[in-house]
Amino acid sequence: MTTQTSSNPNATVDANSGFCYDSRTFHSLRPNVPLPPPSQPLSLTDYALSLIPPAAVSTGTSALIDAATDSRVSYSVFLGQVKSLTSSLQSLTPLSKGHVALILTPSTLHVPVLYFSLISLGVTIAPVNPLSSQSELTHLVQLTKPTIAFATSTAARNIPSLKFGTILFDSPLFLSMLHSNNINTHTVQVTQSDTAAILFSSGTTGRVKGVELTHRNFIALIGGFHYLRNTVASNVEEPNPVSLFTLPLFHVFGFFMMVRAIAMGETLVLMQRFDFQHMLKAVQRYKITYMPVSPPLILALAKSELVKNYDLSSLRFLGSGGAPLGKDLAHHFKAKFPNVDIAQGYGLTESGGGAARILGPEENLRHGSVGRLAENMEAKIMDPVTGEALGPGQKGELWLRGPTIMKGYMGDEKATAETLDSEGWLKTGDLCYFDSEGFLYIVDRLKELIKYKAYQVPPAELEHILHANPEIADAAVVPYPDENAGQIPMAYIVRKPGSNITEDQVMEFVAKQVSPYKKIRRVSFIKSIPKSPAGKILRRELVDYALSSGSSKL
Ligand SMILES: CC(C)(COP(=O)(O)OP(=O)(O)OC[C@H]1O[C@@H](n2cnc3c(N)ncnc32)[C@H](O)[C@@H]1OP(=O)(O)O)[C@@H](O)C(=O)NCCC(=O)NCCSC(=O)/C=C/c1ccc(O)cc1
Repeated sequence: MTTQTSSNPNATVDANSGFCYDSRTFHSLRPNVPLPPPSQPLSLTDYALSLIPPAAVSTGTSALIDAATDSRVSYSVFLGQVKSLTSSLQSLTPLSKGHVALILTPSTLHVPVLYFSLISLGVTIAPVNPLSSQSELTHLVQLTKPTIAFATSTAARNIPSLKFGTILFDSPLFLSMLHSNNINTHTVQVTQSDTAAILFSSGTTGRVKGVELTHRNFIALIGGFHYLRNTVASNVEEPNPVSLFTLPLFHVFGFFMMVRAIAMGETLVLMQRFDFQHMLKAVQRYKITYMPVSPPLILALAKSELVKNYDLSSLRFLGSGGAPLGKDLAHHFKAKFPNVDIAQGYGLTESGGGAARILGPEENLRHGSVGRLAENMEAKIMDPVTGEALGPGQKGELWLRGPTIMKGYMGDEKATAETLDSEGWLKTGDLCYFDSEGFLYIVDRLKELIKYKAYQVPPAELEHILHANPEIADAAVVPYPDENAGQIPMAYIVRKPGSNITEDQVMEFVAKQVSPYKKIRRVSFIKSIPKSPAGKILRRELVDYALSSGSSKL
């Protein structure tokens, strides 16, 4: 069956797959979601908070719970804290629209309040992993040029000096800003195309980059979730969803799921540091109904005997993203937890979060697919060799276009131009196909990226560090498969003549300079690194070599 598209009366779209044979583009099969006009001045904060159902405020529903301390913040207190902090930031700091604020903290109750307050003032938030090393932070500061930082005392030690200094979360100043009685906020006109957040990703190649995401990007994303929840069958059928966030709030997945949950008036339980048993305890204690997770957590649940010791019967739904979820693991999990549905989603930092997702119980049966193209999105499947746009059932690189796609990489026109073309298509670096019913499947990764526990590890960054070691002549870092973590970073090292550097010394050298998830966890020595005539490392060859653990052909 084909239908006519509204934009071009002559173009035909296959209503089952969403594929338009004329433009060779896949269209979303979701209903069109009405969004505020792009020219309307509107911040993500004002939009998200305007969606909170009044009942969440009037019934005293908890917005946030800290699983470690059992401290709770109701919706009315949360909204009061956002107002108070916004007003205090205006009166007590020199912050104004367009400034960038670096944020380093584990997930405490203050984090969502700070994000919403800064964003409402037109200040761009740049949340980073609080375990970042000094050199990682120096690089992130160079990328984002923050004027101020908000940090825990431990994380603050590594922050270079900034124009307006660092405000500590545990300082009397910050606490007084949250609970001020003197609220006097001047309205700031935020344009939807302003940058709301800089989140970090290495993209398809090279070192970490700052991804500029606008208010509009997140308004479109959250607007989509809100509209579809009220119009299409929902995965979360509970009247009062309670979610547990083991995901960090400084990456796109945790960030947008947090904003989404607040906008829906749901209860979020936060964990400052992941611990499997504490997580099980929290599910039991707070009657958690759903959790956004990455596949390593699903594996831990599927394998663990400890789950028998806890009442997990409230759990209905896991939203899986961040890394590929194997079909076997999904089946294994389902056999053990028949009442818990897993729905996969797919997105990148560069797509502001979800670009495809499973929606509703029927789609849930499609194990292996990451769902259908999100509302208001378009996609192309491009043959990596011929550059031709392909149709349903054919594999190629996924390109995405739509209102959630990033503005670009901050201060990096070259990387932006390589990733976003002049028509707004984002080249994902993922090898994918759509089936005849518009379900998307991720087949492989074309980009140079290692996913350790669903965290991005850019090989180029680790190679840069290894090259600085005086005993190393050359190095290449590749993904090595690992059951629990998905992949671990493995280094191939060419020693300098006369060097006897050991595997442990290589691992220790890198570990001192990076966040824990980026550590090299396997080392092999080699005579030379295989490269293309243009000097590009032949990573696939090295991975194959590692897997065959063959004798020294290289
Ligand atoms: C629950 C996990 C799976 C496992 O937890 P863990 O094993 O305790 O590991 P951690 O991640 O907490 O910590 C990593 C390492 O740091 C260590 N660490 C920890 N905190 C400390 C400490 N305070 N001191 C010192 N060492 C420490 C920790 O011990 C560990 O070391 P190791 O045991 O050697 O692996 C956790 O890794 C996790 O949640 N990972 C998900 C990461 C994540 O959010 N990824 C998403 C990135 S964004 C993205 O890809 C987009 C996705 C998307 C998806 C769907 C959509 O629709 C749209 C978009």
